[in-house]
Amino acid sequence: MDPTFRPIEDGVATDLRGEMTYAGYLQLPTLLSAQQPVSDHHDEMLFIIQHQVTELWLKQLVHELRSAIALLTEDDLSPALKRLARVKAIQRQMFEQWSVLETLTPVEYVQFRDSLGKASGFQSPQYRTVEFLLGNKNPQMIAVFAHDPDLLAGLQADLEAPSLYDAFLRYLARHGHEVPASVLERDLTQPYAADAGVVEVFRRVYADPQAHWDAYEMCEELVDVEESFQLWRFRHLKTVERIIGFKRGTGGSSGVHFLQKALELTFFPELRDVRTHL
Ligand code: HEM
Ligand SMILES: N[C@@H](CC(=O)c1ccccc1NC=O)C(=O)O
Repeated sequence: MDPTFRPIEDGVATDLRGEMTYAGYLQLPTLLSAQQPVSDHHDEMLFIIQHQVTELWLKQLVHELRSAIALLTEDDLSPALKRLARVKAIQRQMFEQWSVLETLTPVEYVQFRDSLGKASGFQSPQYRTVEFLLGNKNPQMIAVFAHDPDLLAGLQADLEAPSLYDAFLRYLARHGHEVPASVLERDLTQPYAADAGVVEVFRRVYADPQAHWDAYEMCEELVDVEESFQLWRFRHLKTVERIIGFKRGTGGSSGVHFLQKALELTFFPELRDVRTHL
């Protein structure tokens, strides 16, 4: 075969009138017309694409996490684990993607930063949804959505609903583990508070994995998801630091210092604490 030419094959469909096509199925005209720079700076396109790719992956994360919560609620643990395996693979894409935006230098970014106004990733509804679904509940975080009643209502609903962690703790309670009632009946809109009784539940699971393989497997899956989430936060922080240093954020926060505090958060505190007791 000629190494510089591949002929089309006879069977290749070329008359696509009235047929489902690649561009039609994927709604490419819509997708590819959504990049509208507000400045005329060359590098703003990268900034937009990086955010949009992240938002697409966040959409898939929301889809998988909602499903994982529903499956756990129905005691269907194996498919829930499968969902989380996919969540982890997506998270890897998301945190490795930072290397692309890191090619944006501070000199380039300052040239269009002012055009962004008060816009900030802090106002990403899907990011906040993922945080709530994983269990980082904080009612203060929805204030920035007050301008959009539909968004606000959606986030309020996720704030009030059981997170993945709540769903897992309820699953454990239904399967004979002594999860304290105070944990099962907690106010779901408030930050989760670590509980010694839950540490003890996990201590027993980890003391005999064979006897509690379902719970053991889910625990380790959650630890993986948490670690991947922290890697995303950390790489965001380092990207921000190298691009804007210690400037305040467009969203009004102190910037890097504010992002640093998120690295101290944990979704599943007892899964961290149990390790000290093994
Ligand atoms: C030049 C690149 C970037 C810079 C300088 C930057 C800077 C910042 C800063 C300073 C904050 C704190 C809030 C504020 O006051 O604005 C923030 C928050 C945030 N950014 Fe970025 N960011 C960048 C890229 C991205 C990208 C690509 C995403 C992906 C969607 C993203 C998502 C977020 C999210 C979700 C938050 C909220 C984090 C939290 O609540 O802990 N950022 N960013
Ligand atoms: N907070 C960033 C601006 C920023 O990164 C941003 C602006 C508009 C839309 C998304 C953004 N991404 C993440 O915060 C800054 O302070 O420069």
